[in-house]
Order: sequence, then C-alpha cells, then structure tokens
Amino acid sequence: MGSGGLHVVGGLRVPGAPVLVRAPAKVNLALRVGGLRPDGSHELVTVFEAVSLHEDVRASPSDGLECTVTGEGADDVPVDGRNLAVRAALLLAERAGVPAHVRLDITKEVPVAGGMAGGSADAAAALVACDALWGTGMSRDDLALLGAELGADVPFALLGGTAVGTGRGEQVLPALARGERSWVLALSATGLSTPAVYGELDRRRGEVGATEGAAAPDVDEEHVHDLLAALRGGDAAAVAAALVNDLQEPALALAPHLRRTLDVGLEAGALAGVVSGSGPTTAFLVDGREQGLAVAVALAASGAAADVRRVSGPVPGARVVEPAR
Ligand SMILES: C[C@@](CO)(OP(=O)(O)O)[C@H](O)COP(=O)(O)OP(=O)(O)OC[C@H]1O[C@@H](n2ccc(N)nc2=O)[C@H](O)[C@@H]1O
Ligand SMILES: Nc1ncnc2c1ncn2[C@@H]1O[C@H](COP(=O)(O)OP(=O)(O)O)[C@@H](O)[C@H]1O
Repeated sequence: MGSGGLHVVGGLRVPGAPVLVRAPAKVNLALRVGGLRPDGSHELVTVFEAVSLHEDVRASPSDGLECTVTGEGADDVPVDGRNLAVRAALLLAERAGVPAHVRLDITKEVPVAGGMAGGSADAAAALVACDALWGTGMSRDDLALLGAELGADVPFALLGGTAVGTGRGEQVLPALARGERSWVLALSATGLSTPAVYGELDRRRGEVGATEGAAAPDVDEEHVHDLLAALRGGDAAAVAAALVNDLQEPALALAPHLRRTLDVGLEAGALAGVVSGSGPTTAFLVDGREQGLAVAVALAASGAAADVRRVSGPVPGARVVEPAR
C-alpha cells in the first residue's frame, strides 16, 4: 500500500498526480418502501438507473484535507466534515491507515437535495479518486462496503447502470436492461429533506395502521417484478407503465406544487412521470428526441419547473476520467 498517488505516463502510473473521477446521478424507476428498521432506516426494494447528469471530483495532493464546491447549488453544500466527499476521504484514510491528505474539488451538475443522490455521487467519486491518489489498492467491493457506511445510495453511485437495491438500498446487483432510456428532469427551486419525506410516509402509514391494522408492508423483489420484466424487454411504454414510487405521495404532500409539474409533463406527451426518490426532482420518461423536446419546452414555458434537463440512462458508475476535462 503506497502513500503516493498514481500518474499515467506512457501507460505506467506514477505517484502523486491529481485524479479526476466522474460519478452519475440516479433516478429510482421503482421504489417500494417497507417497514422501519431498528437502525432508523426503512427496508426497501428499488430499481436505480444512473443518468447522464454528473458530479466531478478532482483529488489532488495536499498537506491537509481541503474541499471546494462549485456548480449547481454549490452555496447549499458544506465544505467541512459534513460534506459527504470529505467524510468519504476520512473514512478511506482511516481504514487504509494513511493520512487523509487530499484536496477535493467538487463540480456539481446534480441538484442539491433533489432526490438524485448528488451527495452520494460525490462520496463515491471521492472514494475512487482517493483510492487512486493514495494508492490504497481497494477493490470495488471494498469501496462499496465503505460507501454503505456513508449513505444508502453510495454503493449504487459506484456501480452505475441499472440495478436492484435491497436492504436500505445499499445492497446492489446489476439488472438486465435492454436499450437506452431518455428522460426529462424537472428541477425545483428548493430541495426536500430525505428524512422528512420518509417521516411523512411513516406518519401516513401510522394513520392507516391505526384504523386498518396494517402499516408498512413487507417488500421483496416481487414488488418490482413488472418493472424488471419491462426493462428486460426494453419497451419504453412497458417501462413507463411500471414506474412506481412509494415516496411520491409523501413528497407531494410536502411539496404540493409538484402535482402541477407532473400534470404539465404528462399533458405534453411524456410516457410517464414520477418523483425521483424523495424528490422534489420529477423525472419524465420520453420516447425519442421530439417528445423529449416537447416535454422540456412545456415544463420550462409553464413555469412548473425551475429548470429542465434532458438526460439518458443507463450510464456507468464512478470512474476515473482521463484525460481531465
Ligand atoms: C430516498 C432515496 C431513494 O434512493 O434517495 P434520495 O431521494 O434521498 O436521493 C434513498 O433511500 C435515500 O438514500 P440516502 O440519501 O443515501 O440515505 P442515507 O444518507 O443513508 O439516510 C438518510 C436518511 O434517509 C432515511 N432513509 C434512508 C434510506 C432508507 N432505506 N431508509 C430511510 O429511512 C433515514 O431517515 C436516514 O437517516
Ligand atoms: N457533497 C455534497 N453534495 C450535496 N449535498 C451534500 C454533500 N455533502 C453533504 N450534503 C448534504 O446532503 C443533503 C442532501 O444531499 P443530496 O445528495 O444532494 O440530495 P438527495 O439526498 O435528495 O439525493 C444536502 O442538503 C447537503 O446539505
């Protein structure tokens, strides 16, 4: 285990050069939420798709631990020990037994607190970048285990593609998925707190449970069976029909304006629209370029979205980008 980084020169990697890693945002194509676990998380079954909205993390040599953040929503992101990328560097250094000496420069494209796991992407990218910079020689599985300690979505940001997540969402396995999907994302001006949205789901289930005796259902892969079959077939309309999110109603309760956003996207011809994870980003599945343009224009023109992005998926998980952009 070396203490220096690795630099590519004529095919050889030499210690000490900056490493640039890119990691993707995600959309949950299905999110079925079960009961509350003793650790405060919910049991869930989800199908993640990594989409072409990215976070870039550059790790450079330093005498200490420094962090900068620029790009989408940078003002809302801490640069101290609360930053998930900083926490990732500290955790890797501790487990590898090396000093946490690195400068992390984060460039964000993913909306903060948008339900697209931008912070998790930063953590995943920082793990991969620091592993390369410090030459700690961790396997992808080692990094995924560390990632799971940082947040439930981090292992998926490492894996990318289209995958099934179980447990807290941190146990991920690739899913068979044919073809590429086109998405229009409607961004909100303000974020939603993930714990608040799960809390709203619990509150609603508590009310139902009090009268009907059944609160949280057990969840297993059977709950995402239709979606997985549709993904294997690669038919966008079948995928659209199977999109599901148990956090959608709680998110809509906390951010009622999203109902109009969903209506506008659907009226403009999207195959389907769904709140992404805990929201407030909404994701519209579209069939082809023309439909995507129509949906994006309608969302932007109506004012039902603060901003609009057209993306595609699946894309790879956190990876070293060479040469640096
Ligand atoms: C809802 C989802 C769907 O993919 O994503 P986002 O919409 O936030 O991106 C995830 O479950 C969010 O995962 P992530 O944001 O990584 O969660 P963590 O940092 O591990 O936990 C933040 C908080 O979310 C809640 N949480 C998270 C995961 C889970 N299975 N059950 C939970 O109840 C807990 O209140 C926890 O304290
Ligand atoms: N590197 C980071 N990027 C974004 N948010 C971060 C980061 N580190 C910590 N956070 C905190 O995590 C919160 C939500 O993270 P984020 O991943 O953007 O959203 P979501 O959980 O909705 O997908 C933010 O409000 C922010 O304060």
